[in-house]
Amino acid sequence: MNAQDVEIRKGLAGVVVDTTAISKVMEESNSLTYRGYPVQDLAANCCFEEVAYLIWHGDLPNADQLRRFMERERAQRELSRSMISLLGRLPDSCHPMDTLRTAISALGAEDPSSENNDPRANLVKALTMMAKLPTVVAFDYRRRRGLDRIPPDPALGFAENFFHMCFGAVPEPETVRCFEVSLILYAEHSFNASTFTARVVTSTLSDIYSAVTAAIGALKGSLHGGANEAVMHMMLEIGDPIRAGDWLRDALATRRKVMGFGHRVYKHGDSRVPTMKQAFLAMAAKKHGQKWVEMYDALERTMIEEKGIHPNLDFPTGPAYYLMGFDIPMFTPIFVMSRITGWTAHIIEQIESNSLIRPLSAYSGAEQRTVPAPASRLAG
Ligand SMILES: CC(=O)SCCNC(=O)CCNC(=O)[C@H](O)C(C)(C)COP(=O)(O)OP(=O)(O)OC[C@H]1O[C@@H](n2cnc3c(N)ncnc32)[C@H](O)[C@@H]1OP(=O)(O)O
Ligand SMILES: O=C([O-])CC(=O)C(=O)O
Repeated sequence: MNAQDVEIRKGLAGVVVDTTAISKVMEESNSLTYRGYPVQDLAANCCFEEVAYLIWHGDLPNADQLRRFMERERAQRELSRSMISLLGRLPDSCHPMDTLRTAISALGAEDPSSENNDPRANLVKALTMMAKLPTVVAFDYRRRRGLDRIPPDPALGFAENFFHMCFGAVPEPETVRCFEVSLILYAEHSFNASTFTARVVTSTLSDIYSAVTAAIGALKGSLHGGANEAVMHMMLEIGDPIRAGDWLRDALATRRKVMGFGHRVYKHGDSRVPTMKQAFLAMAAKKHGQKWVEMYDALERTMIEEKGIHPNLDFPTGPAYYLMGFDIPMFTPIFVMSRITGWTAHIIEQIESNSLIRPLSAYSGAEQRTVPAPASRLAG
């Protein structure tokens, strides 16, 4: 098949490749549901653990189901000694996303049932990964700062425990709430690039750890999850909200990509941004973060005026995580702590109705030709 004979949909834009029952992204109404529930309602009424349960099991848990789910999550948080030793030997120059990628790969190597793709076995592994990822991120953060590891506290919920393991303290409720809202909003988003990567790996009948390892690699890039870090680097480069409008116009004039804006599916605003912005504003008011709020508003206003392009979820999470006190290279790893739920739900869904994912390509290279004889090919 030659390039001139077919319509190419670069980046698979607009191509529907399969069905999913996990989430529905509705571009026409700027809305998003997980298993039928509007994401803003989940963010207002649930903790992250309830949303993880929903994504995996299809329904919100009752009190007993939630209690047992939380007990299992809390019991799985600790890392093996060999894992701590392995991660502790990684060079400081590697990005924390490399640490996570290595950790999940090593977790797969440690698990004798890694090849068992039964849905119940994979749900156990998914919960294990969800429980251990924050421990890895916090350990990596403290190690890079020369600080001792703080073990997980089984008395604390998922969000609070992460702050405890990073900073040795749990902050005020607005901050924990803002963090929890970000986890709920990041959890799942249909066939985004990293989830699709996980489904491609799964479609070959590979194992869940291999699929998640690959998904981490896909999320790391700045056109996808890496944008939340890039947003904060951009805001620090701008420095002062007064400069934001001119900075943005200059960036557009030189065709620079403005991080945290635009989306492959949403062309009139990301369904999750209003909820995240509200949580960011509530926390910023407590943390004297007015400068970042003003810069946020100036960039948003100018980008809509100049290009009609709206912020995506990585735009409010960047300054929100910064105000929470996290180092910038931890922002995308935090995204992983949440998206592990969506990825693994898709891996299980893919296995249940599998077909090898293998699209076609149209050839655009040299015309067919004859291999020259060695004497003429290698002469001179
Ligand atoms: C959680 C997430 O992963 S959300 C996405 C996070 N990524 C980012 O924030 C990175 C910045 N954004 C982008 O690069 C893009 O908007 C993407 C990759 C997210 C979506 O890209 P696409 O759907 O391929 O949109 P596409 O690149 O075709 O954009 C259409 C037009 O808008 C422009 N555009 C889109 N986003 C931006 C942006 N952030 N800054 C400047 N221009 C932009 C494009 O340059 C293009 O202009 P042109 O027609 O003059 O060439
Ligand atoms: O859907 C996408 O392409 C990217 C995104 O917003 C996400 O993964 O949350």
